[in-house]
Parts: sequence; structure tokens; C-alpha cells
Amino acid sequence: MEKFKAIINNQEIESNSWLDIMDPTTDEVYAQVSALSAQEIDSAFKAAKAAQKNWEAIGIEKRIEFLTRWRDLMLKNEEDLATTMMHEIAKAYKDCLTEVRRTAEYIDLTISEYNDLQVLTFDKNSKGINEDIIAEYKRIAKGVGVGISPFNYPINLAVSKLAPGLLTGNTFVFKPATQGSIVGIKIGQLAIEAGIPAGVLNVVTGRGREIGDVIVTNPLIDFISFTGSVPVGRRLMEISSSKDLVLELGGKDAAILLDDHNLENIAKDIVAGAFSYSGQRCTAIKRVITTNDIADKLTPLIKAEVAKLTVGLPSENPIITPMIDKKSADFVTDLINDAIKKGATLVYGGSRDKNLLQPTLLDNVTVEMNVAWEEPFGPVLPIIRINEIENMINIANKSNFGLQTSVYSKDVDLAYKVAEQLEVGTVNINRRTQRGPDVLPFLGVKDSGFGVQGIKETILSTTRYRGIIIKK
Ligand SMILES: NC(=O)C1=CN([C@@H]2O[C@H](COP(=O)(O)OP(=O)(O)OC[C@H]3O[C@@H](n4cnc5c(N)ncnc54)[C@H](OP(=O)(O)O)[C@@H]3O)[C@@H](O)[C@H]2O)C=CC1
Ligand SMILES: O=C(O)[C@H](O)COP(=O)(O)O
Repeated sequence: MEKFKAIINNQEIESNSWLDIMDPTTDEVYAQVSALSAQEIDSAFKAAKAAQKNWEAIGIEKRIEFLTRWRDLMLKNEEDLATTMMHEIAKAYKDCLTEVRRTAEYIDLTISEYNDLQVLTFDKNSKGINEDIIAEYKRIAKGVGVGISPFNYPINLAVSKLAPGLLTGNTFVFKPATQGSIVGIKIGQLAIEAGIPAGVLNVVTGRGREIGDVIVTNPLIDFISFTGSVPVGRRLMEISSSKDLVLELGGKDAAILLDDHNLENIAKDIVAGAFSYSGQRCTAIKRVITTNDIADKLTPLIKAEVAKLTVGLPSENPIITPMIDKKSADFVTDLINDAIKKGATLVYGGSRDKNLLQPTLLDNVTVEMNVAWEEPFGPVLPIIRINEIENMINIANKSNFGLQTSVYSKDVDLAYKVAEQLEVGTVNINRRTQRGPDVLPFLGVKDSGFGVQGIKETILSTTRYRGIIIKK
């Protein structure tokens, strides 16, 4: 059995305990990673703290060099990273490759965005200043960051926290999701190969429910960036030692159709939005809300698109692959069964082979059914028939989540008015819900998150102003 060791202070840790990493496709153990103790995790924070000032002091040009080398090594090793990811999280191989390349581009964009960040300066000629002073406000590192990433984008959602924070002079204790830990360790190894100094990027592994509290309560933490589920995000809010948090949590993104213009293309867009990576994306379309008349025309079109979805093993590059684990597959199955029991129409799918669920389309879903409200994080799409625009907005807003919504209409002014009433981070008019392009701010409100991610936003959230004012 291959074993992958956590990395602290650029050293592989000879831990006494090991954690199984499953292959969701075979449901068998694929490899093992270190299951760190509380003491080992504490040593990761001490290493990060000890390294931070020097890392900041080496200057931006040097840090750009290190990060560029890290990026180049990711691309050089893209096949290995993609293959590992495919085994750990059952994502289609070509999508794993795309994720590595998107991550390299993320680093490039981070570097160019940083260069555009201005130092704020003021003097006696500035509006509102009546003294003879020169004031300069520079953005400097906050210190030691914690990055905790979810399973579904193990490289991209890790590096999108780490790269901006490292570039700006912070050091990190990084905890990858258990399914995603091997990739997490591999990017840690590539950071060492890129020459990133000891203590700057520490990769700690172990089961979140066992080591999570130990990580987030460490007194050396200056800020935390977390992506994952609502319950874990809430716990962080309650117990973490730093209240400087960015939380990207779940979603229940709706696609609202206001009229029947262009339905064939919209059906394609909705299916791509709902089912890619088997719906295991926080931004997946997780409910369609439209009128009875439109649904009568739309449902068969969506059904035809769902029927075209390829289903199979990640190595074969289908859209639908096995879900991350049995517990998650059971949860989606329960949602489907609950809806059918309460009167929903099963339009397509509904069957399952171990962790592999057929893409499932449910029509006539009502607000009494759990699938109208819960985030499945799996391949099921409910259609909710609601007749007045005001009621559509109400149902959309009744969700505890507030990540994104799509509004489709030929009347962009009307769609814009609806968009202004939706309680979400971002509304997409005539396009599916999605995080990209990565230069855009990415945020959720209500239970979907706290703070903002994005290239510029993460540079800002991992830095603070340091003002120096000189009286002349
Ligand atoms: N808004 C967004 O940007 C995104 C949100 N998500 C959301 O994430 C969820 C799916 O991802 P999933 O990985 O299952 O989410 P989890 O919340 O289960 O896990 C996320 C991360 O938190 C760790 N963790 C678990 N328990 C604790 C704890 N008590 N303290 C600290 N860390 C802990 C996990 O480790 P371990 O794996 O070891 O348990 C993992 O690294 C969905 O709800 C989805 O919507 C996902 C992607 C993007
Ligand atoms: O983890 C997620 O689900 C992402 O943040 C969504 O990214 P995507 O819209 O690019 O898939």
C-alpha cells in the first residue's frame, strides 16, 4: 500500500497513524496518508510562524519566482496530479487535467493582479487633509494562514487560497480534504521542489472531524480560509481562535425562467450547470423554478439533454462518475425517494449501482419535499412549478443558502429587476451559475458564506494595510 506523508517544515512526517484514502470508483483503499497528532499539528503552526517574517522579507520579486516555479512544476506533473485526483475523487480524467491548468492560470492571474495593486498615498493636497503630512498605506501580510479545502476541487480550491496568500508574504498550515489529501501532499512536495523555504507551506493531513478543532483553535493563526459544508463552517465561526475568516460554503442555486424564449439552448445550459462532475459543485444548478406552461415545454427538453449525459468510470471521461462516497450517494437517493413518495414525477434516472447514480430529473417538486431545499451535491435536478414572478422570487429567497442564481429571459431589463431582488452573492442573467472567470469576486450570503474569494479579493483578504504617516 502506497503511503503519503504529511509535510511540516519541508520534512516528511514519520507519523504513527495512517488514514485510508478510498477510490470512490472501486470503493477500495487506494493509498494512505499520515493521520497527524495534535502535537504534530502544533509543530506545523510553529514552523509557519517561525518562517513568516523571513518569507515576507525576501520580497515580492523572489516570491514571484518561487510561485512561478511551483506553477511550472504543476504543469510539468499535470498527468500525475490528474491521475491521482481521478483516483481520489472520481472526477473525469480530462476534467482533472483542466483543473490543473486552471490552477496554473490562477497563479498567473494572481501575480499580475498583485502587480496592479496600488499603494495608497495622501499629502496636504489630498481632499480632506489639512496638515502638512505624507501618508502611505501599503498592503502587508497578515501572518500565518490556515487553508482548509473541500474534496471537489482538490488543487484549484487549495491553490486559490494558498497562492494569493503566499505571494503576499503569508505562511500556511494547509489541511486538504481527506479525499484529496494525496494531491494536497503532492502540491506540497512540488512547493519544496520549487525551492519554497521550510515552514512556508505545511500540509497537515488527518480526518477533519478528529483534527479540525485542534487546527482551528491554534493560537498562532492570523486568518482562516475555508471552503466546505455549512455545519463545519458554523463550527469554525464558533470556536476558531481567529475571527478573521473567509468561508465559502454550500449552495442551492436556482435557475429561474421568466419566459419560453430560446428554451432548447437554456435546457442545454441548465443540464451542463446541474450535472457536471455529477452535480458535486457548490455552484451547480440545484433547482429549476418556472411556470406551469414553461415547465410543460422545458421538461421534455431537459430530459432529452439528461438522456445524452455519459455515465461511467472517470478514466472514460464521462460527465457522470461515481459519487465521492456511499454516505453521499445514500443522501441523494433518500432525497429522490422522499420526493417520489410525496408525489414528484420521476422523469429520468433514479437508479444506482453502488456510488454511481444515474442523472435524475424530477418534475412537479413541491416545497414539502426535502429536495426543494437541501443541497444534494449529487446528480439530481428538481423542477418546481411556480406561477407568479413574485412567488418565484419568494421561493428562491426562502432557501437558507445564498450563493448564486440564474435568471433566463429575453427581457434583460425584467431579469435585471428580478436579479436585484434575489438574496444571493451573484446573479447570472442568461448564463448558468458558475464561479468563473476566476478574476470575478466569488461570494455567498446567508448560509453560503462569509467574506469574498477571487484573485484580487484573496490578495486583499490575506493582507492588511500598514499606514505610515510622516509629519513634515
Ligand atoms: N461555496 C463554495 O465555494 C464551495 C462549497 N462547497 C461545499 O462543501 C461541501 C462538500 O465538500 P466537503 O469536502 O464534503 O465538505 P466538508 O465540510 O465535509 O469538508 C471540507 C473540509 O473541512 C474539513 N473538515 C471536516 N470537519 C472539520 C472540522 N470539524 N474542522 C475543520 N475542518 C473540518 C474536511 O476534512 P475531511 O475531508 O478530513 O473531513 C475538508 O478538508 C458542500 O456542502 C459544498 O457545497 C464545496 C466547494 C465549493
Ligand atoms: O467548489 C465549487 O463547487 C466551485 O467553487 C465551483 O466552481 P465552478 O463553478 O468553476 O465549478
